[in-house]
Amino acid sequence: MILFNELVLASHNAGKLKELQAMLGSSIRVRSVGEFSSIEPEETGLSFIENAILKARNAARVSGLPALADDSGLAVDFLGGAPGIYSARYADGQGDAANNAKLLDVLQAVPDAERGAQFVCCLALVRHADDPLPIICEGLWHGRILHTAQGVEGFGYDPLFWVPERDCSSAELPAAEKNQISHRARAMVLLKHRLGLV
Ligand SMILES: O=c1nc[nH]c2c1ncn2[C@H]1C[C@H](O)[C@@H](COP(=O)(O)OP(=O)(O)OP(=O)(O)O)O1
Ligand SMILES: [Mg+2]
Repeated sequence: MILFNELVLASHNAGKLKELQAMLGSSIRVRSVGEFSSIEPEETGLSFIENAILKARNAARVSGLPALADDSGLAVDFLGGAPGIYSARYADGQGDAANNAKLLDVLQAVPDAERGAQFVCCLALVRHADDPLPIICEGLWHGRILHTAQGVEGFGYDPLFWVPERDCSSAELPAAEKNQISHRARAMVLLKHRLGLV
């Protein structure tokens, strides 16, 4: 079991921060890396794991605290797993609306049966910036890409992600419900077990 009572979340994404904070609850005092630095590290890794570790080390370095990073994205079967680790940069850094518009466009003629996709979340926790043994936990969430956006909750690709087990898009799920079944929720359950928090 690892003992600490304060943690920095290594994300600049408001939607993610909200979800991670809600999932961690009050068990640990949570700060955000934005309190320490507004510079976002370049995500130069070739995998979710590498990018999560890179972000966690950066946040630990600027804060002096243990750090938890989340690298996540959407892997679309028809696109061979793209946009994957490039999900946030899919429309060249123009943001969520442009990313979603581009995805709908490239999948325009693709039938439902071939629109399978997974949200992927990789959490990386480092005790300090040079931690030689980061804790890594992953979660997947299977769904399908809709033909048009639906719902206003959540962030990112949520309005395009159909959740078969709930018969709605992930942007139509109340936050509390998404936080129990999402890729991020699954990774967080594993992390809490590793930390002895549950
Ligand atoms: O639950 C989700 N619901 C909808 N979209 C999601 C979700 N989870 C990840 N995503 C999308 C958003 C972004 O396009 C990419 C993450 O990119 P990623 O680099 O990990 O995060 P980011 O740049 O937004 O913030 P940061 O790196 O500071 O944590 O996947
Ligand atoms: Mg990022």
